[in-house]
Amino acid sequence: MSATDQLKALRVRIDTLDERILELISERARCAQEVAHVKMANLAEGEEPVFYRPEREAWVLKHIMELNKGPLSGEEVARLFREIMSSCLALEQTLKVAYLGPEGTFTQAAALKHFGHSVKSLPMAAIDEVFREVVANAVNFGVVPVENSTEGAVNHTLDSFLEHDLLICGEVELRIHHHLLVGENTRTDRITRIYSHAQSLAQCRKWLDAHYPNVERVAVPSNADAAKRVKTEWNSAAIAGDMAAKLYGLTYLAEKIEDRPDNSTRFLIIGTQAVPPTGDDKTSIIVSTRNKPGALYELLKPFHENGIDLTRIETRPTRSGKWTYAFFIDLVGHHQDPLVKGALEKISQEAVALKVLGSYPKAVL
Ligand SMILES: O=C(O)C(=O)C[C@]1(C(=O)O)C=C[C@@H](O)C=C1
Repeated sequence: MSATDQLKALRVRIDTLDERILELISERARCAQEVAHVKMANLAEGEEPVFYRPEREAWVLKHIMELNKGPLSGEEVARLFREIMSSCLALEQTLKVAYLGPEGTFTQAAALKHFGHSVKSLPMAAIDEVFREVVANAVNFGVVPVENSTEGAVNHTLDSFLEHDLLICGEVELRIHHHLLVGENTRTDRITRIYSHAQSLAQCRKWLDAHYPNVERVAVPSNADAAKRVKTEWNSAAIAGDMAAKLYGLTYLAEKIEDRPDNSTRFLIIGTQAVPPTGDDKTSIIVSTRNKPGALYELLKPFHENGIDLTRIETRPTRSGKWTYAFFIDLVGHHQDPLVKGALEKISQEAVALKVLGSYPKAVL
């Protein structure tokens, strides 16, 4: 058989498979519509239906990854199913998700990675604004950065948890690749200024010292903001990610210029919905102690005694009193798990204040 005939035959097979896939996707979508009807028909008086179920979504994605035998990678098939579920959920309800904008930021990329592309994503000018939109019920969820593997905690986010009463409903991790970008009319031999967010400039410090030691580095509110500026400036470049590059049609002068190849940022999904256990969860708490020797040791003891893994601990000064600190702690497990529950009960007896910010499924993708 000639190559042309082979291709023709393979494409006929692909067409037939696509038709079957379409049929199955449509059947799945109709099932999701029925799920919505069942949810609506079984509400107690005054109860609002809960369409978005993060614990179920985490299970579906993990199940698919476990079943997958290739040749596509587990992550690749999970991404496809992420989008299918996103479309199915949109038939039940279009979620509104606020994120730290403007359009093209890594936070928007994180929001779409977590919820898929069938949500309405709304850019906010500041982290506090994302919190306020969720508190005001203007959106269903918010997405904010919380820690970077190179630069550490995002203090604005931690402080916002001290001010607002919101729950954490999920987490997303994103590999962060920074690129040096320019507009089409840029004179690349005449770059006198490089714009980016302060954290991104810090994440590319060594690369900048080696390649552009004498060029002014200008911190702007976001990478997307940097990308927007250089579109029309002939003597400046921006450090930003792929989304911003695409959005503003910029040219790549250098790719992946972050100093650490494993540079990643963790984002949190904030909302008002408590998430049931999945068996593979994390819990975030804020706790403050009395200012006495050994206070932190005493505080952490119940976790050790109950064999609970702590994945992160961050300290922030509280605004309520001089030299009073709040500890942000992430641990493995759900607050309803007996061992976690027991440890938290012991801690709340000792601590000045303890607040469970939420239990949520560990990031699948
Ligand atoms: O299982 C549900 O509760 C659904 O609404 C269905 C479905 C899905 O498409 O699988 C859709 C949205 C939810 O977030 C979780 C799962």
